[in-house]
Amino acid sequence: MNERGQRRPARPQRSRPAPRKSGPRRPPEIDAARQVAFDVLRAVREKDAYANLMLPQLLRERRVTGRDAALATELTYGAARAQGLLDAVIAACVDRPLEKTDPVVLDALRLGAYQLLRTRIPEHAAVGSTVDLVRAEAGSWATGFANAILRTVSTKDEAQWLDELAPDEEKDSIGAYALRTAHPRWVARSFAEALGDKGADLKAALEADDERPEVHLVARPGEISADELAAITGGDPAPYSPYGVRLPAGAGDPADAEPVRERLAAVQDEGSQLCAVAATKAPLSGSDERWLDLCAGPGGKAALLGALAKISGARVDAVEKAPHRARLVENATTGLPVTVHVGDGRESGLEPGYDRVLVDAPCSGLGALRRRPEARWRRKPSDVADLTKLQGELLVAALDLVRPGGVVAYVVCSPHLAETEGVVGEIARRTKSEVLDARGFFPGVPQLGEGPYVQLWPHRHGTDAMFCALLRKP
Ligand SMILES: C[S@@+](CC[C@H](N)C(=O)[O-])C[C@H]1O[C@@H](n2cnc3c(N)ncnc32)[C@H](O)[C@@H]1O
Repeated sequence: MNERGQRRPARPQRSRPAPRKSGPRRPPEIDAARQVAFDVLRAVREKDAYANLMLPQLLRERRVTGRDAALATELTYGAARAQGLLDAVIAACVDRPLEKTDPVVLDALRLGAYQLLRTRIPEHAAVGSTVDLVRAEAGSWATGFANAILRTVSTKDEAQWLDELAPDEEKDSIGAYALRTAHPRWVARSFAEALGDKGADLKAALEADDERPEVHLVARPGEISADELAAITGGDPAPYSPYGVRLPAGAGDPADAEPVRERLAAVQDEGSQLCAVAATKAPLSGSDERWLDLCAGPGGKAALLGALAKISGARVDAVEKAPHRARLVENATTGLPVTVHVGDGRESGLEPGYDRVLVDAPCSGLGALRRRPEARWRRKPSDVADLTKLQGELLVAALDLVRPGGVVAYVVCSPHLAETEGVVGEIARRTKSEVLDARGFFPGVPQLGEGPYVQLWPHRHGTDAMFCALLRKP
């Protein structure tokens, strides 16, 4: 019995019985939307697939469209994003550790629990369709177990489960907000450290991070204005970026918008636009013609830098280590004064003396978790240590390549202090570089704190949580 006096369903045996040899067996009919959602969740777990790449591909291949496609999207992204919360609820309904549950059954249970807790799908449909999935994917041996778990899940709504399972907000606000917004505790803690707050600000940050992001477009400077792009796409000019447009929710696939197809515009978070623009704005004395993007793939910032360089008469070198991503940079910068180099930014072999260098370093991506539903559960705290070493080495290489008096912009899409202030503080000290107050190069952007660094946030700025530091070489 559990603490609520309900009998907990027994765990299903992991060794599956041999399939029946005789008798007709009618396969359960699984609707296309749930089958797609299940297949994506399984591939995410088994093959490290990216849900946001695999889902559109499966929908296309299986010709799932309209309301079915919308349901598949809601279930896939919703269940992937809420995995930790769903697991906590499922674990409270099973009498053994969750790790001992057959992973295929667990994938289906997450999908079922998501429907019960976070959608208006009727209980009988959520439970029945999940049990059918379990029968088809794992075997009849697990259907009784799945049915019993989901019946127990359905005895409470999400708020009641959270009241039961979440830590007391007074005693452990990080744990409480982490569970309530379906974030791993270590991620919530890293947000709290960056915000310097464990209360209302942290709660707002995590809540905003759990919402589906708006789509932002960048209007290519010199080709189309943000106002024109907004008028064509039905979006609004972005509040801070002079080139940004924010599209309304449900505006359809932005890749289909005519200006995007004609390469006058591209999809790019407003925070990324602001950081790329800031890299071009810090004042220089002397020449301002040679720019470098040291980590360029897939080329979003390189394209914006290239368009601005074309206007000002500068040229951009763009370095990318992964050949397939370097090809994406080539593609994104066609027609712009950008030369792409495949290589390691730490030993690029390029001639030093750049006026400006952008280091948009590989990072944990904790600032863009909204965009990749499963990412928050895939990332591990140990990833950060490996990344900070690489980030520091790339920043040192950038400072070697920039001329005295030139500017290096260090950007990461993460608010984790080790990847942001930790890397910059140490390298600036070691190289005796001047840390500029970056806030002055984000005009009109509110709530930038005390500087000298800029940390953007979804709950404050509606952007990804991008970090930007500007260093001047002595
Ligand atoms: C955050 S992404 C850059 C995003 C890009 N600036 C944009 O706006 O589209 C980091 C990139 O650095 C690349 N990278 C990783 N290690 C690298 C290295 N040692 N030298 C150069 N590029 C590297 C990754 O392949 C990845 O494409």
